Amino acid sequence: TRSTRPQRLLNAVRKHATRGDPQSVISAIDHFCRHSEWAMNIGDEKGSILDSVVSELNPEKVLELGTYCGYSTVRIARLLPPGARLITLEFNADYAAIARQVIALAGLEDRVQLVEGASEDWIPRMKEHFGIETFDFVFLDHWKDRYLPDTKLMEDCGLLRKGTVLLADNVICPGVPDYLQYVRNSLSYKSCYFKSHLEYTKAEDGLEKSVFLG
Ligand SMILES: O=C(NC/C=C/[C@H]1OC[C@H](O)[C@@H]1O)c1cc([N+](=O)[O-])cc(O)c1O
Ligand SMILES: [Mg+2]
Repeated sequence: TRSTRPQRLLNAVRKHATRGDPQSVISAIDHFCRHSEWAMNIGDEKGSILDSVVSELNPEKVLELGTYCGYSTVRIARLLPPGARLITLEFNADYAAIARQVIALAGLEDRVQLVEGASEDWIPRMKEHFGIETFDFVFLDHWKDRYLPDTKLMEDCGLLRKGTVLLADNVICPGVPDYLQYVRNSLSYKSCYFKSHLEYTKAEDGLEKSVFLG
């Protein structure tokens, strides 16, 4: 049977990256997506904005919604101190299998926990199953119609604290209008928009950074 795009992306990482070198994994994926096949990774331009938000925050407890092939997982985890932990949720088992290998090639499995399943099933279990009190940083990049319900679910489960930062990908393309309206109008968030481009294209897209005010 034909290979899948994630499998071809993993092959490119195996071929061009250096095991244990996260930057080489990132560069291999960006090269593959620019020159071989577009894929829905956050990419290098928006990825630099993600890097700056993570570096400034120095989070200990991170949640990523939507792993896909693990590109943003590697971008975030490479900036975390060894004691920090990143939990990443992926619904699609095939994507999860690829992402595990990408994360291992980057040598970051010690600070990443990839969980397969639906965000709405796992968010309510974060405390009792992973011993998480609250998250310092949440990266939203999964199904666009899940950003808002999952944000409300995280609030209801007490997983956000005063100062928790939410960073949402694709707020323009494909777009998350209900989520944007919520975080920009709610008195519980201080929100700002980082204008950029859809990964590997000239189309406008951007990231929305929202600080939970408690
Ligand atoms: O759907 C997107 N992401 C949602 C991913 C959905 C998949 O990952 C979580 C779930 O397992 C699903 O199979 C997306 C789509 C585009 N796009 O240009 O279409 C660009 C992006 O950056 C995106 O994150
Ligand atoms: Mg995205």
